[in-house]
Amino acid sequence: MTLEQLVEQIKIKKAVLCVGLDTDLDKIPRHLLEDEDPIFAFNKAIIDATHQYAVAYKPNTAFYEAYGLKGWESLEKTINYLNSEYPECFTIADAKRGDIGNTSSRYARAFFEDLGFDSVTVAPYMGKDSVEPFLAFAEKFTIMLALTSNPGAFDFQTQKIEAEELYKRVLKISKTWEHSERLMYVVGATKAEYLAEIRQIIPEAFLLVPGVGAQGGSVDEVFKYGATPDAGLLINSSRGILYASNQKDFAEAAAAEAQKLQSQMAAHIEKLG
Ligand SMILES: O=c1ccn([C@@H]2O[C@H](COP(=O)(O)O)[C@@H](O)[C@H]2O)c(=O)[nH]1
Repeated sequence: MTLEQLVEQIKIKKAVLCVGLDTDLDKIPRHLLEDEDPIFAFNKAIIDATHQYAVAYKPNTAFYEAYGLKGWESLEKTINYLNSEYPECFTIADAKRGDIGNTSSRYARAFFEDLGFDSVTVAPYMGKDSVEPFLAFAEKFTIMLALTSNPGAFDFQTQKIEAEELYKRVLKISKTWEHSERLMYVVGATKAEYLAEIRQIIPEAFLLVPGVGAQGGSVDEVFKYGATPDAGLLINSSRGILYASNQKDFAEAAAAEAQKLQSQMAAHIEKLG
């Protein structure tokens, strides 16, 4: 998917909602456990129920890797379902990869070529050569961790090196890399007050913003400090949508939560531009 197509979808759906597919067999409705592939059955129902309110889906690979080969098959079925039934939705493999260049190139192939995701999350800690192999893919996006939503973000990311916070260095230096137009960044919704400064450094880049819902971040604050004229945001909620109900009405309950977020987003999107 191109950036222009993503921006178009945001306008059509009046939403920047990303539904996080953190599918946990301990939390899904019990009746689905009788299905041959409960994870895929759950994901399919959630996607069918929420796609009109969402522009993106983000399976976090940990929730699939935890179930071994079967989990990886469920991930593959999920991305294939999204790509065939809802190609207008942007897809994110939340895998937080990154290694020496030779190894990163295999990760990039796995997520972009084999699985067919539009984007993958990458940790910047190993530097330019660990990210470059992801950036080499045209019409694919590399979403680099900048300022994450968890409390541990303050351990390293906000520490200063020569009077500048590490996450700001990550933003400034990565902007100079070849194909930096294929970069997006993760900034937690729980750190919305940092967004105004972040926008001074990267005024146009798309941000993946997890941390609304279960982690308590605010959609209004994220828009206030982080929106660009095109919105420039993908705001993720996983548990708040997926586990709105653990009964047979789980998909309807998920849709209601997604719709609530979408209407909050629509009010902001109408004022942009
Ligand atoms: O800074 C980050 C980076 C990634 N995440 C991931 O997003 C979802 C959030 O799930 P919720 O249930 O909506 O809290 C999850 O997959 C995280 O691993 C993040 O939260 N913060």
